[in-house]
Amino acid sequence: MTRVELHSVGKRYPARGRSGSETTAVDGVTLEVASGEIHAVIGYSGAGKSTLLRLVNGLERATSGRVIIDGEDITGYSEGQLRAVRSRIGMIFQQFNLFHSKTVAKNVEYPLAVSGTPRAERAGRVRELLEFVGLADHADFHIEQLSGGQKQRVGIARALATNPGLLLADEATSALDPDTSREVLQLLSRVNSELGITILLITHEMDVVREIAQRVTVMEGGRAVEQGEVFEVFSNPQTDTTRRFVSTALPTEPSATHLRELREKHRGKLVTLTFRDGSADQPVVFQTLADRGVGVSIVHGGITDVGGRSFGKLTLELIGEGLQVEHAIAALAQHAELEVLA
Ligand SMILES: Nc1ncnc2c1ncn2[C@@H]1O[C@H](COP(=O)(O)OP(=O)(O)OP(=O)(O)O)[C@@H](O)[C@H]1O
Repeated sequence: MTRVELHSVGKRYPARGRSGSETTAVDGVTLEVASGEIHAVIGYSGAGKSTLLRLVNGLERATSGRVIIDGEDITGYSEGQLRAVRSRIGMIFQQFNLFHSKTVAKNVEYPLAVSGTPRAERAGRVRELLEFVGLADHADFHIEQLSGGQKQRVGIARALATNPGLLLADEATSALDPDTSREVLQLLSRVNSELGITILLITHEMDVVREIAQRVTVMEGGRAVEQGEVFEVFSNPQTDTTRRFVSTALPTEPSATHLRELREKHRGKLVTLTFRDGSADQPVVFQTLADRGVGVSIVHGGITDVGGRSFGKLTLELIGEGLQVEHAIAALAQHAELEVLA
């Protein structure tokens, strides 16, 4: 298990050509990945995620701030010292980066050979790794005979070969279809829970974060704009960037256009209730409406799982006499976070 700390880390790239200007890829990011946690960094293209990951394994050098791995400040390390650090860190990639001319077993064996593991020990370790990722019967296959999901399993087995304490995942499921992506994410969860390996992953997909991460950092323009437990960050987004990610995967309020369409179909009062991990009790909400003789239909939204906790927004149409509905709204507001849609 490995702990990662970034303290005000920055990475500037010098200008290219005479007319070019300097690029600040990472701009003063402070981030702590606790030992044994799965931490996701989410951001749109160009936010600085890949650069951040490469700063952690020393493939890029910070131009400001400090990078600390297990209490060891690696910021000023020589290339030789960084190689030793990298040997304790596994990495997987969106495009898998496997050797196509080698078999599955040879791909997994490669880092063992490079690290000087005696030949006699390698076969057993390769078998163990392939069993862990569910590919024991594919040892002699060539890479081109595998599906995308199987290729990423090989990538994971290879990354685990030298027993790293930290796994870096660079858009590991972005090239996969949703079902395969979920299987690979489940495998990564097992890497974390059964082998105790800390995982730092970067992604532009909200579902990836929601499914496996405990903590998340949202990046924009090289900066960490939000950070915290997945549930806290996504159930209460503070920036437009986070709100945009949330709207791709979690139930939201209807957009302005959708609200106009809803208005045409529904004549009653429209309200949105937010359910935040037990903060509002659905039976109480519906009972409150029934007690006041107010009819209800759900017109938009849903309840879902975020970081293992429930979160949702339901837009309801309340049907009844004007005053009756007003009283029901006042009563509901006692039990739930409620917004009357204008
Ligand atoms: N070697 C480099 N030289 C100059 N600029 C770079 C270099 N690497 C990255 N950049 C710039 O730094 C910024 C952040 O890039 P980075 O690849 O880290 O973002 P990202 O969030 O990973 O995006 P993507 O998912 O598209 O790779 C971009 O503006 C990019 O053009």
